[in-house]
Amino acid sequence: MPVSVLTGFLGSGKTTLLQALLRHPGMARTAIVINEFGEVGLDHLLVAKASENMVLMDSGCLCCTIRGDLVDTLRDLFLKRVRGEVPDFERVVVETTGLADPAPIIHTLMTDPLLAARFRLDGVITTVDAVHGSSQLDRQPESVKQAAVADRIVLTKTDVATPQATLALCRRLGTINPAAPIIPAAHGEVDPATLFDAGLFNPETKSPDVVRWLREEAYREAQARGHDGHDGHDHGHGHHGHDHDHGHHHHDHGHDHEHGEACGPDCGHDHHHHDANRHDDHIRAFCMVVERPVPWNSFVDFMEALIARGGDNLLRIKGMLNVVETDMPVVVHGVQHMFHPPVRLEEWPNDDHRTKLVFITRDMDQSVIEPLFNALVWGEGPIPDALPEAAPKA
Ligand SMILES: Nc1nc2c(ncn2[C@@H]2O[C@H](COP(=O)(O)OP(=O)(O)OP(=O)(O)O)[C@@H](O)[C@H]2O)c(=O)[nH]1
Repeated sequence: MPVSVLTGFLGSGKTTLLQALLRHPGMARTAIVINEFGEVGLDHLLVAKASENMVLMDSGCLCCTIRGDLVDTLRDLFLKRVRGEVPDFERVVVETTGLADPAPIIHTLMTDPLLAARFRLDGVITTVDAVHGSSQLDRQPESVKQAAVADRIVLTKTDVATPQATLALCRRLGTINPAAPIIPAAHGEVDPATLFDAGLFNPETKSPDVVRWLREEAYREAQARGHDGHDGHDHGHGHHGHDHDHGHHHHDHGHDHEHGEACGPDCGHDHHHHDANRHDDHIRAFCMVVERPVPWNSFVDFMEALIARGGDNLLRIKGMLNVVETDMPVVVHGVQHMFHPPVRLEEWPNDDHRTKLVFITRDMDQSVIEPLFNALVWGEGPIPDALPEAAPKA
């Protein structure tokens, strides 16, 4: 059963989004887990009455109490469904508190044996406030992390933000997380279909759709923009022009915006001198392509070494591998130091059988990860003891 994690900074519109979502017929068979008493009208919830603890976890910050609570809550929910005590549901959304680091929640979903047998992480949905998002990204490292690990970014309060601010924020988010579609939503109005089924499996066919999921071209485009000296804040095309799944994003319109009032400190243009400590200047998103088939055990050595050296600075990794041991592609993905078990697919999605790995990191450049890969996978060069941290982007 797919589980989506809904995260986003305090007041960024998670509850509003949930309330609007729950009015959609498409959400009828969705269970919601909330970790605090919020404003969601519980009457709308199909699966629970307010008294049933299965949807409300009011024991404090989800991030701190998560492991036991989330495991118990989801297990109870599942058992009640099996016993027919709650309406049948086919999807779960877990809302986190605004200050929570989403990583422990995602780890729990990925690694708890009880949960892993019944639930799979479909994706991380992050709300970003179009009005306050820029200043939150400036000041709150958690908000950068929430955007960086997202599979879908919902841009809230677009009804009250200026188009210029919205555009600038979209550019910034496109640099932090090139692959996540940015879905504008005023008052939470968004088609649920654009948010869910972000995982590896195509909802229609149930077969893996690794190209849609990996979106490595988005990373490549972001890198190309960075190399152009635009640092990802392009003046033309947004972060992609061919998003296959959803959404046409505000930032896909190529126009130079007028300077002056339209061009604030967040606009990302090169002529502004950013504070070197801006949190998102520490975020890197890139794609590594490997031509030769990779021995699986060496790849595991590389990942272990990377996790040991990179630690919290690895935010999100996804990959499709061509491994020596099988002709079929192997898919891996992880959030920080936790990895889903690898999945072997039945076929390649296209003729390109090269290994592709996409990374979102903090202060770790491709130029430091590649030597580690080359040393451990190909035995080329020394194994670095530590990975030097990159300087923030200028
Ligand atoms: N104008 C406008 N207001 C919004 C929108 N989304 C949320 N708000 C308002 O912003 C405030 C915070 O929204 P919530 O949905 O409570 O945000 P939250 O992320 O659940 O907040 P926490 O649970 O405190 O983290 C509320 O007053 C909402 O009415 C929107 O798209 N447009």
